[in-house]
Amino acid sequence: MNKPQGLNLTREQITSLDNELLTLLSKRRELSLEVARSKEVDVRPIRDTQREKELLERLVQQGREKGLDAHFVISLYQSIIEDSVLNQQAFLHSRANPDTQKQQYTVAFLGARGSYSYLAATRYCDRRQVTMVDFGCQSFDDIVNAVESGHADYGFLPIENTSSGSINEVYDVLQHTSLSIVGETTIEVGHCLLAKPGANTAEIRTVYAHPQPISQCSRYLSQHPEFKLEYCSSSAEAMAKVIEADNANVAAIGSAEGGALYKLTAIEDGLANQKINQSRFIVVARKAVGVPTQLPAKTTLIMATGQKPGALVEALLVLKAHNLNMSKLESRPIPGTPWEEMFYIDIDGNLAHQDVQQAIKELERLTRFIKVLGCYPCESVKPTQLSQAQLLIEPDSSKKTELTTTNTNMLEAKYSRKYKSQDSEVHCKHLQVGGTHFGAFQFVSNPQNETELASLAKQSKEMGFQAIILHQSSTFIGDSKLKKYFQIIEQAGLVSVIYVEHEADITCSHLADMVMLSGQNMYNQDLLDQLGCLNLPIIIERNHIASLEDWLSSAQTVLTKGNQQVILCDSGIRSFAKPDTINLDLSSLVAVKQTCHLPIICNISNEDETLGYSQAKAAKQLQSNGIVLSYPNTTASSRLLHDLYQ
Ligand SMILES: O=C(O)C(=O)C[C@]1(C(=O)O)C=C[C@@H](O)C=C1
Repeated sequence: MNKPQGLNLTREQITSLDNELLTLLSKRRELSLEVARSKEVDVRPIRDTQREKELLERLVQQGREKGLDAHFVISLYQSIIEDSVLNQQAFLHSRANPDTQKQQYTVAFLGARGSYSYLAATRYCDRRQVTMVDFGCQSFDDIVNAVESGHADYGFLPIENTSSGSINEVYDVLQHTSLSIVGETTIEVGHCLLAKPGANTAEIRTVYAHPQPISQCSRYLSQHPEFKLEYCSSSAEAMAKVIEADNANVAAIGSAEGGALYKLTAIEDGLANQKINQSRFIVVARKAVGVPTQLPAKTTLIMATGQKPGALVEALLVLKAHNLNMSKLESRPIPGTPWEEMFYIDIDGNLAHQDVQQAIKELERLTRFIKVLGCYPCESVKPTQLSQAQLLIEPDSSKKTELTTTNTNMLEAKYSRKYKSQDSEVHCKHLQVGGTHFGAFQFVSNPQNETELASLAKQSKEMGFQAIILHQSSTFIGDSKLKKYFQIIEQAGLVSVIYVEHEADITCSHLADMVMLSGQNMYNQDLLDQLGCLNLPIIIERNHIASLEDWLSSAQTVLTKGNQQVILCDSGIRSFAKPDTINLDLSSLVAVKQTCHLPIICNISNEDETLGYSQAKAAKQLQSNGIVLSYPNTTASSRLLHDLYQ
């Protein structure tokens, strides 16, 4: 074998080639802008998927002749085309709004340099080739105030994350602002463990992080019980805390890019539960913008429907009638008016178009309040794909038959609608949950004695509850007393549910009619396996920092073991700005109802009363299958149950 040339020489050649590649990519970008200029004149849509398909097909063919793998070529060009489309969009958007154009923008964002909001803002400004002047803020309110008062031109607000869902506090801020949404941008959120140079994971004892990254990295963090978690107001603050610490036993969760600004090293990466972890930010400004018709646009509305049943559905049917796709729906309570909700709706459509305007006019007639928050270019570029035939991949007939017969079924998640399209129902005595059935559960913690339990069971029955979830460990009161407690619940005509908070509690599951696995135990594989072997309905509570995927994966474990009587229970997730606040995750509810056939109930016992009750009503409108309330809020609970059963 010939001796290879020296490593340094080969590396120099690679460096020189990379340089040429970059020059070519930059030239391609310029040509893409030239295309945008002619599309502006001809008024043609930016996106031409037919052209993209032809281009990909040709490149796959040419790549193959040069020994390059088809999938590599496709993924490379999908990125190049995404960049090209977003650049063209940014260019045409600024051309259509010349009065908003400046060389330099003051941008308000959460935290300081290095926070994810800072990274999103810099990327947005870079694409528009404008200089960004930082205006770091302590809270979402401060961001909005900075723009409203004219201290900043733009504000960046994180609105949702692929792992942890919607950011409720931002929706609340939008309810009162006079600002308009003028743009959106999505960034990859690659969480790393950032520490001082030379530190290693084994030495780390304290981890500083914002509540969102903590929620998005819950799986990694659960493998490190030795970490003491300290909440911070932004990832930038977390990094600053590490720098300020006088020892090397501290780390922060943040991006490698942000960490580099603080001279911190990423000692571990890929911490997020999900491989694809992205955050979407909205951009707010004092003046609304117009979106040229060649660009895909999104229009965001907020509205309050009437109190009558089915009002939300009636409003959504207007969108359907105008063939408008609703890409997002959120609900938040209206401060000062308990029991009422404000709905946030993203529509794929341009406010300048007739169908959107007509739909808004019709909605005005059906709603008590409606406001357009903004119309802005949609920045998600769906990658163009090639078919098998276009990829020129010979189908392997033997493998294909196998896949289409048994394997696809085996691979389909058992909780998914692809596996079972109809809603599952769980029946236990007179309690029915799922499909069109709605169940009401009373959560009772550590009753003082049998008399107290008997009285509150009687009261719960009269109020309309069908079941009591008893949070009382046998370890403290003994098996026979616990047995007596369940008998009391049964005598009151209620279904009894044992709340499994400690592993030992499961040994008493035979005493109750149903079992509820606490969110704290949602990741406990042993317990999930045991529950999967029981012939009792199981309620799986979502951990406050668990992703939707983790929650469904716990349900999958129980279903796979054989137990098909599974109910999901959302007990809320940790709030973005206030880590102590737990809120129902309504966007997950919509997602679960769409993709999963299992019943889902909502537990609002952890929430502030007004907020919780208003969210419970929204959850019912979004087809949740039951509610968990906690004793002793009797008056408010009675009123809510009455409203929910209407
Ligand atoms: O050819 C065009 O029309 C372009 O806008 C260029 C380009 C590209 O970058 O190759 C970008 C977007 C279109 O969807 C198709 C192709």
